[in-house]
Amino acid sequence: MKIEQAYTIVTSPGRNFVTLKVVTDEGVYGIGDATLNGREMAVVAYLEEHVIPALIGRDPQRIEDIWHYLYRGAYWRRGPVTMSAIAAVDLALWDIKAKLAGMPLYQLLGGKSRERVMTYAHCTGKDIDACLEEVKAHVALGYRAVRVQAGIPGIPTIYGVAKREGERYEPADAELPAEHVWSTEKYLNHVPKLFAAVREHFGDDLHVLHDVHHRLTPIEAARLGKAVEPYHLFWLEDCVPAENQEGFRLIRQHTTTPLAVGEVFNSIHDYRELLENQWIDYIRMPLSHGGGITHMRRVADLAGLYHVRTGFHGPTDLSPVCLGAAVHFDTWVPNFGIQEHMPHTEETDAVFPHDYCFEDGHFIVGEAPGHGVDIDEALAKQYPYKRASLPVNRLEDGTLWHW
Ligand SMILES: O=C(O)C(=O)C[C@H](O)[C@H](O)CO
Ligand SMILES: [Mg+2]
Repeated sequence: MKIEQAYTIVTSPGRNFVTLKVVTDEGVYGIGDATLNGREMAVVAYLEEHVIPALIGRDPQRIEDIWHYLYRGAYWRRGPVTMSAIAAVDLALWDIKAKLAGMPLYQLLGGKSRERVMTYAHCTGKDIDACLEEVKAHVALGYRAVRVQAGIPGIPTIYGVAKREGERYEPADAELPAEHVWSTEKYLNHVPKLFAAVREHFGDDLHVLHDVHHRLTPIEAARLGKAVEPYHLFWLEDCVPAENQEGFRLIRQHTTTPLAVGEVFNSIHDYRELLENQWIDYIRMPLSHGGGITHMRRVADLAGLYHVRTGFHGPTDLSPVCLGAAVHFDTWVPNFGIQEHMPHTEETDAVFPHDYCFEDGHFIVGEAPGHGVDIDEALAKQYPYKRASLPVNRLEDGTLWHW
């Protein structure tokens, strides 16, 4: 069997997605998610110029060899563009292999470790009361876990909260980066009140998560972690920019609040120090940015040595292809923690028909051979690409900060 054709499909049903389709000379095909929010066309160029020409003629069953050909063979290793391109190939090849085996992907990985996959919902609001309304609505839908993000008095635009009430939240909302303003002090003084309100209204059993989104220094993150201990969060996510893995040592020394990190990571090397020192509790790197299934299952195994569990990134800027493969991985992986769930639009789900389903706060994996997600190429053509950039953040004095 040989790879006869491979090509990218760029479509924008409400937001930009990039899909790689790999077709074999026996007609079986697989698809992978190559979406990198705000950098979509960089991954397309990398795939079309440097990856696809080298794939043609190769045996698609040699997943491991192709992975290393694209990783070690690139010379310029790692990075979000390279690893997203490798991930897209890897997801497509695992899709093909499972189809050839006539089994759903989770079976090929090792079978079910659980019947269904617990998710967490995004509950956001312009203020605490609005956020509590969203928590109430999502608890009624059966969610056991909610990520809460609310507006901060004195800060005009905040991560995770739509600009206008009732609108879907999409951060890549302008052709060139929108400029947001940030105040750590206003945030640190206000956000503990959000968790106090959630616990007061919804009790102790609901899992409560929060995304700091890279904006604190280690000592500020330590202050926040200590301040929220009475509310026993499920996790504080991305509390500091994580290039400095050593920064987590200081946070860990001060607080028992669990820490999640890694949606901007793209390799096992980004995690090694954090895991070996047990400075974190959940790994967030998604299949589509972290080199695919071949790489992520090694990361999950390393994490498992240190009692660390998975908590895959899963906003709407990862396509249903990545989410579908993630539900198979989540169903199999022994050290599963939780799966982020930000529902795609109906338009998106129509472009990407899939067999995973959602009920009572959980995903249920499908039984179709492969990862169970396809792409309607004719429909995809109706949604042309339009450049969209993630925002930048500035402190109140104008300093360019972390978004
Ligand atoms: O879903 C999350 O936890 C995020 O932090 C979402 C990110 O802002 C988003 O994926 C950036 O494209
Ligand atoms: Mg996040």
